[in-house]
Amino acid sequence: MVNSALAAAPDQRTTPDAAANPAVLTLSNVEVLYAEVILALKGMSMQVPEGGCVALLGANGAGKSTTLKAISGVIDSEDGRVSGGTITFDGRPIQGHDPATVVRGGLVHVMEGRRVLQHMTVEQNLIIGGHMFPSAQAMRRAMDSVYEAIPRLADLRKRTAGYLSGGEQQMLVIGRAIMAEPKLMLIDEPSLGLAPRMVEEVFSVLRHLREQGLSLLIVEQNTRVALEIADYGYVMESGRIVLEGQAQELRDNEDVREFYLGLDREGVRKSFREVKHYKRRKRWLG
Ligand SMILES: Nc1ncnc2c1ncn2[C@@H]1O[C@H](COP(=O)(O)OP(=O)(O)OP(=O)(O)O)[C@@H](O)[C@H]1O
Repeated sequence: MVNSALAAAPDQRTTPDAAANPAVLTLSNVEVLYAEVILALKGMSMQVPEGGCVALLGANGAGKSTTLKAISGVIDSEDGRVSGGTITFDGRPIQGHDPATVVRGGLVHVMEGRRVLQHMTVEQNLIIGGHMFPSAQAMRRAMDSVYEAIPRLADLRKRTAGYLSGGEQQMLVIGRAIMAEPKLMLIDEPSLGLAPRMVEEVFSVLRHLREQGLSLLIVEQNTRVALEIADYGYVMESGRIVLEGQAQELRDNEDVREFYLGLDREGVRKSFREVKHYKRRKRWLG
């Protein structure tokens, strides 16, 4: 069982909350090559249980975004490819599939950077997300359920997307993604550059979607908020998982607290300089 301990070595790892739901997403020994020379993922294995929320953490350049891109298939457009291992979503292998097929299968990827269509209204942005619906009524129903899940978007529906605040744009890209009625959402750095109040609001939207049954894989630099919403977390370093465990265990883990949360043993926030010094030591990464 995972609950028992944080795993230190790949062969000792277990699945997140194995006693609960089966995995909706499984990565087994996945390798990714960029430009046929840069090995960015070096045997990446992880799972997201159905209806679960998993956080993928790690320093800059660890390979978190690459992992999401490999899963959704957009890696191809960045001169990268999955060169080894398997990615299984909803019981089927999806590695090498094109992004549109993956979305149709029920997996959406909200990329870093809030790519809204700047000159279009909120509603037009949502319509783009719902282009696959067979009828206008079906699309209208999906849009209404987006407005129900994210009421702020309903208030902003006629506004031009480019003039929305960062948090509102983040909610819009989440709304556009759920127009596809996904089973699993991959989301990259939803808190990036947002004021703390907006971060809370965006995460409460994600929490609500989760309660509605959406499975989530969240990449975050903001480890504190990520481990508050997630049940399980993985920590990456240099293209591999180096630590994993229940979110509560990771929150309580001294190394994670110091390395990522910048807190000392008494829970007092350390200075950035001290944390940087600690990062250099990297004692738990051996
Ligand atoms: N298109 C690309 N071509 C070549 N190398 C890339 C490409 N994208 C990423 N890399 C490299 O792959 C490695 C992993 O990068 P990735 O962006 O996945 O890390 P990350 O953990 O998401 O970091 P960040 O938080 O900075 O986005 C890095 O060494 C990076 O330089």
